[in-house]
Amino acid sequence: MKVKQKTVSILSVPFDLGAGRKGVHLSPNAILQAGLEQRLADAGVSCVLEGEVVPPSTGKGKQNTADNLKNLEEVVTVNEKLADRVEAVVRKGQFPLVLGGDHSIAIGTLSGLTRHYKNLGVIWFDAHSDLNTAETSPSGNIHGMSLAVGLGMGDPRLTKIKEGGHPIKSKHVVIIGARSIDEGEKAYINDSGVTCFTMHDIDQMGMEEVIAQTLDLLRDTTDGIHLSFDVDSLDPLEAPGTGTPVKGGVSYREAQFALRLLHESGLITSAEFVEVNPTLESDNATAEVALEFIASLLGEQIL
Ligand SMILES: NC(=[NH2+])NCCC[C@H](N)C(=O)O
Ligand SMILES: [Mn+2]
Ligand SMILES: [Mn+2]
Repeated sequence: MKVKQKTVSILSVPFDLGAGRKGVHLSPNAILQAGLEQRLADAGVSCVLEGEVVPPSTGKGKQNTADNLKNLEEVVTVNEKLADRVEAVVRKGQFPLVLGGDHSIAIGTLSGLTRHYKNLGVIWFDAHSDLNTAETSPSGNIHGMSLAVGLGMGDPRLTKIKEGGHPIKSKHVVIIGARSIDEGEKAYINDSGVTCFTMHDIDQMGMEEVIAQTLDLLRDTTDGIHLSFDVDSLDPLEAPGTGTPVKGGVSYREAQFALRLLHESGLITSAEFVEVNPTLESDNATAEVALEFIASLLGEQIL
């Protein structure tokens, strides 16, 4: 089935202060330089480069750890800007494709989206669940808290970015690929209604069934579905350039399959690809993998 596609608006967010390791800010350029525009053009996808959401430079490396929220001010500033940019793209009727950056930027993406969508569905590919708050976080790194903020939990300085947007309901959130979940996150998942397909579930059910059940959950109850793709969902053997790798992840083929199925569903209305860190590898391999997946999600065909 060929669905008439919207124009894809690419927003770069070269931000790394939500993560514990430096370098993930180089990712948007690494993905663009790997040939993203040409690849999409070849696949018949029209896209526009929206440029960068420029992060504040102050505090770089300062790591203010007050309240177990490292670099809070910078995270708030970049996400406020990103939320406005994403909102503007959606209002133009275009498909926002956000290139992170560390995963804290999902706070801004989700905020912008929920100003438009009344019942946003979220598919969160990740080795982690990013459901910590300052109280439960073992690290104070805000990239481990972004899904919690999206669900309205956590420090008010973060959750206020979502004010004015429609709340995301926990039953509309599906995590796929998780294998490193902190104690506080486990407790939340177990009584919140968030769906979490762990690596064990993927082993048992197969990716096709995982995606089928995900779409069944979201198809009739949401008015838009955002894909938030953390490359650490992948097995580090195939995507080593990421700051918090966890072994035993989603294989390249499983992820390709998932993204093609998501494309075929015609239900995905926005996406972000985060946590590629080009400084942790010598050959840009992980940025290239991200590029492959973006192309598949947006409709590139083998034949
Ligand atoms: N987006 C990510 N890579 N998050 C990693 C989070 C790791 C850990 N759970 C923490 O909160 O510190
Ligand atoms: Mn993540
Ligand atoms: Mn992760």
